[in-house]
Amino acid sequence: MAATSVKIPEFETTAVDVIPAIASNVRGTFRTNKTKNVQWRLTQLRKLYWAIEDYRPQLMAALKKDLNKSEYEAVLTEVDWVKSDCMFMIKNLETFVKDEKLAAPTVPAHFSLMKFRVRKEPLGAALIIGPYNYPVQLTLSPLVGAIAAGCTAVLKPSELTPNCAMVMKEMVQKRLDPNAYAVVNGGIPEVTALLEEKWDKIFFTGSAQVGTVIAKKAAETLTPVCLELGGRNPAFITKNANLKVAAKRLLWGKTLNAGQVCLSQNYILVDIDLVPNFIEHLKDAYKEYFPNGAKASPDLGRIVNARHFHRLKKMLDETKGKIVMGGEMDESELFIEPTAVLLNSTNDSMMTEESFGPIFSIYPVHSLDQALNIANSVHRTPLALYSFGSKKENERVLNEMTSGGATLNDSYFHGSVNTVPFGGVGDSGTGVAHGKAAFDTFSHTRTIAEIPNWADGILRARYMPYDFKNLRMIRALAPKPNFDRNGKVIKGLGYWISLVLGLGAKGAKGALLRWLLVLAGGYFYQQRRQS
Ligand SMILES: NC(=O)c1ccc[n+]([C@@H]2O[C@H](COP(=O)([O-])OP(=O)(O)OC[C@H]3O[C@@H](n4cnc5c(N)ncnc54)[C@H](O)[C@@H]3O)[C@@H](O)[C@H]2O)c1
Ligand SMILES: CC1=C(/C=C/C(C)=C/C=C/C(C)=C/C=C/C=C(C)/C=C/C=C(C)/C=C/C=C(\C)C=O)C(C)(C)CCC1
Repeated sequence: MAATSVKIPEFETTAVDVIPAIASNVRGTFRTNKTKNVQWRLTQLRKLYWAIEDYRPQLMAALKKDLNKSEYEAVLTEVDWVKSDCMFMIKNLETFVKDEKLAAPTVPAHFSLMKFRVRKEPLGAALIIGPYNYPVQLTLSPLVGAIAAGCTAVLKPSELTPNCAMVMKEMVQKRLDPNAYAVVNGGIPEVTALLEEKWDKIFFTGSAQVGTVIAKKAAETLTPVCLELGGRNPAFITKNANLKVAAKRLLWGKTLNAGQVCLSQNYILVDIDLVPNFIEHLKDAYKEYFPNGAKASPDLGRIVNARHFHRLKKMLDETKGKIVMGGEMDESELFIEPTAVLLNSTNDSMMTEESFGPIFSIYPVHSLDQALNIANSVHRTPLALYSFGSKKENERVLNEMTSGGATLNDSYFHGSVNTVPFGGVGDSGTGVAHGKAAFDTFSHTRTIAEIPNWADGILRARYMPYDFKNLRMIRALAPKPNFDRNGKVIKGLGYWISLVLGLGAKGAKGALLRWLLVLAGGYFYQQRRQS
């Protein structure tokens, strides 16, 4: 269906004075306990799946209007992404919700007859606040996690993508249980009103600046938060990289959604001798992606609005570097060409600010040491990093710099698979999303111990009047250290006995297998000698 033939209602903010009632309603519904029923959750997830499928034309049209997102990307990274999230949860939920029995070594051997288990419980009523770049995916994927966990939720989509916000509002209200799930539309005043309410979990995706506002407000009521924030993500290219592959893959990272991807690289640290070659490969990849130029491509999205267009333009205007690829802009279309800037200083707008658009920089380095020093000083805890080098160099990058996630020899593959854990570290975020992690994020891990009546015999030691004989017995059960005060392992008699008995194996099964092999070897040796 053509995007223009789909009718989407005008954006309307939710009246601030009805927000307390909306919040109170979903809190009340949680207290009825109906969302704890796993079949009820599965029904909601199935309804959400079909809602997304049935609202596909509206969602696609809204993504086109809001971000000029191509049909291809709208399907791959938004609509089908969330449907696939639903399917994953529907298939696995009954496994995820099962109580987990606790045994040794978590439960000490002397308590092995007590029943310990971990039960996954819904946290309660959740508030989910979404950003503009993946308005459907990043609002509805957390909802899948919330429903699966048994939470009720209020969604607050980004007001910068008003068409998506309106479609999601209608879709959720019409298709899901309206007492359990609601959508509030608006911006700062509406979020402010929502934050005045008591939530059991706040799931926020957006900038670190707004994330700080959310975390501060949540702290007042000790509300747990999951913050999915941004970062100035580095890429490393060493002499051992395949330059053609690196250029092609990194340029892809800045073309998907016109580079408005939290994970995309901000800057690339390239071995100085490779820079001219790398730029040539970037240009080749550009020609491959956009044979008629980027502006004419039906695949490349646009910048979300004039404010973000000017933010990106300012970064380019202020740089002291040289544009080596791209550089064209057209405000009337909110078009910015994928652009690479060669820097001569790390103190440059193109390095110190998060691009969150199709522009990125290249900085020549003399060594991996220098590259790691720079990256750690630009942003110590980015959301992602990318390393294109030998196995050893890639391992070194992982060891000497942290990040929320990382991909070796590619752009954000670790964030392109919707079932693997995804999240930031430090100021790029806290908490994990995607796949089972989304279920865990909205769940409380509740440990339950069940103690039989007969156990009082064993538990005698805890009751008054205390008897030191019992304390000595309890202390005798405590494991003894096999290390000295300097942290060195003591290779005493016990160590040698277990080494000999285990034939060097750590586990009992391995030891048994090795002994069997030794015995079998001995037997066959003996047989051959006799024959
Ligand atoms: N880690 C991730 O998964 C992820 C994903 C997408 C985007 N991001 C980050 O998000 C940022 C871009 O998205 P954005 O511009 O939509 O983010 P944003 O922080 O401006 O807005 C996110 C949400 O917060 C609300 N908001 C904005 N200002 C507010 C305020 N002062 N008080 C309360 N609420 C407020 C908005 O209405 C919106 O719903 C980038 O920094 C990007 O890296 C991170
Ligand atoms: C098609 C045929 C086959 C199979 C082909 C295969 C397996 C193709 C694989 C394609 C890949 C790897 C696609 C990659 C997609 C990338 C995506 C979806 C990226 C998503 C990024 C997102 C959502 C970013 C999110 C950003 C966030 C969270 C922050 O802002 C064969 C080979 C099986 C048979 C022939 C036909």
